[in-house]
Amino acid sequence: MEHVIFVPAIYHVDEISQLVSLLSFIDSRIAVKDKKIILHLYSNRQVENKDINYLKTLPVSQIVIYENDLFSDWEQPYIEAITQHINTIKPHAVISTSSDFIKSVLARVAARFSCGFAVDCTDLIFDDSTHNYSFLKPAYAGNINAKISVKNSSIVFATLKIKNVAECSFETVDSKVEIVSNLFENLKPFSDRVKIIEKNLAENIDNKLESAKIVIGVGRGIKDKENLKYAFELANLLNGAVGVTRPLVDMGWLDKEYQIGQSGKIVSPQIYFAFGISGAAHHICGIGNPKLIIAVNKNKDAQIFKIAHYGIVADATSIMKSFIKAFKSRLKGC
Ligand SMILES: Cc1cc2nc3c(=O)[nH]c(=O)nc-3n(C[C@H](O)[C@H](O)[C@H](O)COP(=O)(O)OP(=O)(O)OC[C@H]3O[C@@H](n4cnc5c(N)ncnc54)[C@H](O)[C@@H]3O)c2cc1C
Repeated sequence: MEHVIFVPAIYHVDEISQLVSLLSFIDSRIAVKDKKIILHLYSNRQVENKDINYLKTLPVSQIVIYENDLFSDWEQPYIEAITQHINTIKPHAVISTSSDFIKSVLARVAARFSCGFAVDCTDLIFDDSTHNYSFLKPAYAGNINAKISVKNSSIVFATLKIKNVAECSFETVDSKVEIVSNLFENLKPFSDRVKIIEKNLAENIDNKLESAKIVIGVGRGIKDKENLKYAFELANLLNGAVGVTRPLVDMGWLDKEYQIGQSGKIVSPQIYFAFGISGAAHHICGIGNPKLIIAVNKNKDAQIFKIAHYGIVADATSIMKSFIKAFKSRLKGC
């Protein structure tokens, strides 16, 4: 009997490179002979050809792209579509990325099937003799890994928070991609229940934090929201991305999309700058395993210096400005 894993994804939420990492991770972890991985990508706009070509090479049995403007900024159409698709596909497991949006969709779908839901897991253990799933999830500031065993569930629902790996090792295939645009007649009634009166969209975030090779990490030590502009300038110069600690998100300085750590994103840069970051375990567990960590902190005893390769005891904002000046002159003409 085929073992079916259904991966629902949302085009405007999931970075394609993140999906590639997720799919190759699932492929490597679930080593059962008759495995079938089905990817459904839900999109409210036309999916770009370069993304389709990339997805085609993945080790999946089937890729279906649903392009429909019903897939907008609220969850219900996704809940209905994914529920329908689960009823048709009858998967053993439904696994997705750990974006906040898909978590809020899948939580409701899992409830409809009276199943539990393991979120933000960092590893998956599959028993190929019993076909039982277990997941690992960091707890107590990443000091322990809790093992979540799924028992007596008709479908396993989980989200994985894994590192975005630049190069995944999988055998490339030439999967067929089916694009469906008119299948949602029966979803239309759900769009009638909600009338969108006004849209206040958050600024379009084009930060590519998860795939950035250089991350400019910023913490409470930068003192003022105004100083964030230097982090963005530095990130721009180095073709990197900005990531922040949770207090900055809690203070409303930046959207949660920028948060790194246990309750934020997991990144995997080669170089990580830590400006005014104390080095709390909740944050550090999200920075991956960079080859180089450069930390700037006023306190010479700050925790961050224990893991930094280079440490500067100074004011974070002044050093950011100096770096900008230095990189500008070094990169001139490059
Ligand atoms: C369940 C749970 C989940 C959490 N999840 C996350 C998460 O996902 N991500 C996350 O980041 N945190 C998370 N936290 C919070 C985390 O524990 C820390 O409180 C947080 O990371 C600290 O952020 P910070 O380093 O910016 O601030 P602080 O701890 O306040 O550190 C500020 C640092 O700046 C230095 N400093 C001060 N002035 C200057 C200056 N002028 N120049 C240079 N340095 C200066 C200080 O010496 C200090 O080291 C979580 C906490 C809990 C309980």
